[in-house]
Amino acid sequence: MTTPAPHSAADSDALIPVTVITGFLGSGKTTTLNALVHDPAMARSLVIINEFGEVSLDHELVTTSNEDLKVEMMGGCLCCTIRGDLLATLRDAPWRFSREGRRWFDRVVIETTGLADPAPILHTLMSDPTLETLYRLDGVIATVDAANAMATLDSQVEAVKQAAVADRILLTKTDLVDGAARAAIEARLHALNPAAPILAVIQGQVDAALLLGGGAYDPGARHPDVLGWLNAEAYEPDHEQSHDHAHDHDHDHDHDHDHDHDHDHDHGHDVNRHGDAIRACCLTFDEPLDPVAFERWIDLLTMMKGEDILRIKGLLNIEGQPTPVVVHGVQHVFHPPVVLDAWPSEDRRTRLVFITRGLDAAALRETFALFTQGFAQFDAYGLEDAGFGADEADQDAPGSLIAGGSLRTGL
Ligand SMILES: Nc1nc2c(ncn2[C@@H]2O[C@H](COP(=O)(O)OP(=O)(O)OP(=O)(O)O)[C@@H](O)[C@H]2O)c(=O)[nH]1
Repeated sequence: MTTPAPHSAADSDALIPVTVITGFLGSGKTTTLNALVHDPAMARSLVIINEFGEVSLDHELVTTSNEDLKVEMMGGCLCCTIRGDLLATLRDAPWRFSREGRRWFDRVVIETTGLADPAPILHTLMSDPTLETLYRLDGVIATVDAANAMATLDSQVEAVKQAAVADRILLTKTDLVDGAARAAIEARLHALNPAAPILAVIQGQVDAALLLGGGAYDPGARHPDVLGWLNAEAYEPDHEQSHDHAHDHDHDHDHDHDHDHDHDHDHGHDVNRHGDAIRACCLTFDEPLDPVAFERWIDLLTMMKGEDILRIKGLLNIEGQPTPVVVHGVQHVFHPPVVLDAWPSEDRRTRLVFITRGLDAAALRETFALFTQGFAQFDAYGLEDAGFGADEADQDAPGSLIAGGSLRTGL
């Protein structure tokens, strides 16, 4: 496994941003996309629409100002059967959609099918060596139907994942619900994904500027808002670091499928532990991290629990490195780490946001402690003890050490 040096901010300047629009069946993706593509900010967008079935309709409904910049991908779902087609389409696009050496598009927007699991799609975008040199993930937008979301989130794990990994959530059809219903769904979505702003949208009407450039950290941006991207404050504090925290958020309060519950956070309700088994937490570390220990930890974590790690975002303070390093991962795969020119604020702590299925902050921290205390202690027993049983190891994991980049090289 080669581990090229991390990207610098300048390297990423030329990469084409990719926005993924996901959302459950009928939640308003096509309606939103159709409105978005007429926004001048989207004028030079290549729009890729994925639909199930041989007869597709969505692409007929989306009319862009440049119909030559529309690709329909039918006959399967991007997250499974036609993932390879997406790869090929994206690899070829800069040449296929260009004339006399000039590319026609500056951005890609992908509308997934309603049943798509977004994680494998993000994984594809981030792990292919060719795509990595052409594109960067700009953000994930999830449409959530205000009228149906409670029932959908109860029964459809894909819908939960879509909302959990999103950088922006568009709450559609708010014209169909009253204030109380809207507040309840907003609370549930906030619990599932504390960092994502929730924007109410009726008939797809939303300012494209609110959706573009705000998701995955853009190292090429003139004023990269890394703190906004990480939004670490939106997560519950890391309990091991917060002994003075007034009340316990980490109790075993299982509210699976209980929608009558009160989302009042003052009642010890763990807003980041959701009945849908998706959890969000932010680990903070006061001391600089040993890059070798950190990398091995992440490597093992993603190998063994990659399927359960929907997203990781981090701003790292690495030993011997004067400025912070940004990391961004989906399942088994990490974007090459990016070294920033300066710390964005006085806060020099490492902050690592995890969105996982079933892993909590304590278990994550415990495994990290095993690495920092010395690898000799890290045996199968210790691993199991911390909630990472070897029997659950993902045999298909690529076994990469932060694929595409290493904290140990170049830092
Ligand atoms: N009342 C109301 N209806 C909406 C709104 N947004 C979308 N719709 C309607 O909801 C239905 C589904 O919208 P689509 O945009 O096709 O949803 P989709 O997510 O693309 O659906 P799939 O392609 O089946 O996954 C359509 O009839 C839309 O007109 C809204 O804000 N309010």
